Amino acid sequence: DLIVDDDRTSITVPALKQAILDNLFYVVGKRAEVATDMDHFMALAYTVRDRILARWLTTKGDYVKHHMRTVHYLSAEFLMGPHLANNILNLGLQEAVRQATSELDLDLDLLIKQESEPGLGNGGLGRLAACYLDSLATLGVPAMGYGIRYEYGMFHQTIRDGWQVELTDYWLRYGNPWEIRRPQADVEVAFGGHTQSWRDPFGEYKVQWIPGEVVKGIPYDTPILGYRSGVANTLRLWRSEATESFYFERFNSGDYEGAVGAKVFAENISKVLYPNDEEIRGKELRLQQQYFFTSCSLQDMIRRHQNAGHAIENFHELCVVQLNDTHPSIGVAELMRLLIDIHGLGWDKAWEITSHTFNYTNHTLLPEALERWPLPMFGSLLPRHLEIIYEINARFLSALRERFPNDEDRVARMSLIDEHGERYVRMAHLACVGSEHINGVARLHTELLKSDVLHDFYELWPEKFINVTNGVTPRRWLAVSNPEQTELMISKIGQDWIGDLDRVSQLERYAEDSAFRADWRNVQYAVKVRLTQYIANTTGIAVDPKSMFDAQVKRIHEYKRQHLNLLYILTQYQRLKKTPGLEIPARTFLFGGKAAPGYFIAKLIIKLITSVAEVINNDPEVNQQLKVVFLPDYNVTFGQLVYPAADLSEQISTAGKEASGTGNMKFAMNGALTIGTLDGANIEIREAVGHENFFLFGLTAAEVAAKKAAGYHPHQIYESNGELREVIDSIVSGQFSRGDRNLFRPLVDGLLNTDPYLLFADYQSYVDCQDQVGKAYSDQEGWSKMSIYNAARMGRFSSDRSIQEYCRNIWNITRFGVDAPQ
Ligand SMILES: CCc1ccc([C@H](C)CC(=O)N[C@@H]2O[C@H](CO)[C@@H](O)[C@H](O)[C@H]2O)cc1
Repeated sequence: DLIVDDDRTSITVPALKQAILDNLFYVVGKRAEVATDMDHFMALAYTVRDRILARWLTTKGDYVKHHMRTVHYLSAEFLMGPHLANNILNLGLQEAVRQATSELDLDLDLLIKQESEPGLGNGGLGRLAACYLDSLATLGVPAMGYGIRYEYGMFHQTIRDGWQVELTDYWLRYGNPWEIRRPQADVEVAFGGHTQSWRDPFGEYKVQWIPGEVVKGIPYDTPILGYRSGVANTLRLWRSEATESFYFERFNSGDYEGAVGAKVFAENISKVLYPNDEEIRGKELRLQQQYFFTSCSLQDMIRRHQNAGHAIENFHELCVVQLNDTHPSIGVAELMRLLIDIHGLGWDKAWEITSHTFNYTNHTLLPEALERWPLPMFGSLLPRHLEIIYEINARFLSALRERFPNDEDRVARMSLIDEHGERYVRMAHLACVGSEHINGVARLHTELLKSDVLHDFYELWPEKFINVTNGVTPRRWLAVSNPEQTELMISKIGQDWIGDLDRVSQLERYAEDSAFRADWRNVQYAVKVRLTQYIANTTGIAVDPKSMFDAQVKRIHEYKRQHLNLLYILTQYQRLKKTPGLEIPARTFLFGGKAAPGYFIAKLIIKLITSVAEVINNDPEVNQQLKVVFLPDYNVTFGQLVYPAADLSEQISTAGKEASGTGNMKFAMNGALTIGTLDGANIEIREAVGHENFFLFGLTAAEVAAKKAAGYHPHQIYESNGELREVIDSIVSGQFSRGDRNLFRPLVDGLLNTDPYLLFADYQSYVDCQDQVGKAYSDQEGWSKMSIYNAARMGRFSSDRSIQEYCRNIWNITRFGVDAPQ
């Protein structure tokens, strides 16, 4: 085995201290006297990485040696967050590292803050991929994450004059200690050009793709260490580079652009993450990105399969792929191309392998988020793939016509090609036809996929559909983010729950223990004080940690209804203005979230939040009872501060719109109570924690559909509900916009005329429910009891449970937990 006990792997405090100093000197190249906090962070990061390497290389070796069936998670986004604290926890070195750093007069928390987080994702989908990598390694499942190493990640958000402003995220500015560049494992990816076909001497139909451009994919590997499992899997992220970074002959002929054109074209591909969440923008570069990383990954998988001595014919027996939404679904056509054009298999064999390799997870019901590529663009960028998709479609539709004769409407609905307008390739259909399993991410969501968005495919292949409700890793979202609550829990029920969250149920019996409830409140208060300081430092706003922290942090989107939350805040404001000294528990409303740069209404919602905050926070008549804070640049690091500190979690999307949600799980695990609709995973959280420990309001998904079908007239509700009318009128009165009556007009007109997300229909139910929340909070003993029940009953929402379900029901991976050294 590779485990050696030397100065680069020893975990004793003296060895760690020496290693930090050695790495500072030999790797960072700095003397301690002149080293900055960033230098010390780097030295510590390399010290921690050293202690991961042996596990990493051992794991790799074992997977090959034992011919382990391996899952490959293909995702355009991995929202990993900062690695240092998480790796220290998973190595079981929290005490030792804290000791070593303090003996070197280093402040560990300050060093942890130096790490710029790899923001290689937009939101839910990207963060779920990161949680799943942690659980795969913790459970010892042979797995690899494949994605794109964007040079610029998710933009940084700053607020100027109340408006969101996007700033470039140059996360690699100081370098990334956790990755290893693997130039020898590069692959080539082709684009454009044309195809030519012929019959070989045996009459076989052969096709060759003559590409227009070829770029190189260089992999960067990051170890993903499991929690105390001794297993470290790999996250392989691809960077695009030019095959030839400089064409001298073009330069000599004066074609300077041409000389570097290829370099620019190539490097542009992995340059920047598209900051759109739930809305396609149909840009060609986005399709280039998707094809680039998918082709790199599949070529790499085949190469590793063959290098391990396996035949291409049994590729699907040892390799399984999970498509994280449709973003990598071009992979279905790409694997067919590789198997047929490169490895010489016949169509049927290639299809048998392909259709048993892929599985597809859908993460959204929003029609505007379902990817479809204009055929002309698709055909010019990927001419060979379009041919293959036509062939897949022809065979699929003829099988369909056999199964459902004389039903050309169904054929048109299910075809991979949308024949309308300039014609489109429907990526979700390609994913469904080419996958063995199709899953939604929460029970209601999967039911709606079966009954609505993918109903035709469900009718054809009911056996392919299965639900796997999302989960989140309790390592980062509890043990790392909330050490106070973690310590209290460990003092009562030990620490096994960190690796097996079902064990938190042992906490239930303490809910009835008033002494424990007092400890629980003290912990909550300490965590809130930490966030209070962060808020003061970043916004200058003073909030009261004794007030109720009511938090809504997630991407800004109309279906998530941040503006419904605002309608309640304005209702309370008006009530307090009318009745000064009204008895309501002081509440601090916390908002966080980025808007896609091109999403005007979402940006206007941010402006309304900051404008309302401005007025309320500076109104002495109310600002002891009401405070509103918009915290800029919501990301993983910030999430780790807010999820533990919240008392109330806002999960108020229009029922039937939020596929699952994962923030809802992070809040409840940390003892926050939820106010929410019967949407996504809220339904399952409410079942788990008990209806009495959940604040429910609003229409169900079925009621939403019925109301829309019956004709919905939001204006009538505006006229019939006095409080609502006053609130809406105040928004266009200029009261929150320095007299400008038009600023928020687009938002208000949308609500008065169409209100597509039924804010008015849910307004009264929401306001009444929020009033109940206020009453409940004034009974602190009762609140603590409910909070403990929430934390104690969230075992099921660990990403470990989700991954075990994927292994059992989708990936057919039964052998895991290799006998890696503990
Ligand atoms: C093409 C642009 C684009 C980019 C990202 C997406 C993602 C699918 C959006 C997303 O993150 N969806 C969220 O996925 C989470 C993980 O499953 C769910 O918990 C959220 O409910 C869902 O909104 C759609 C479209």
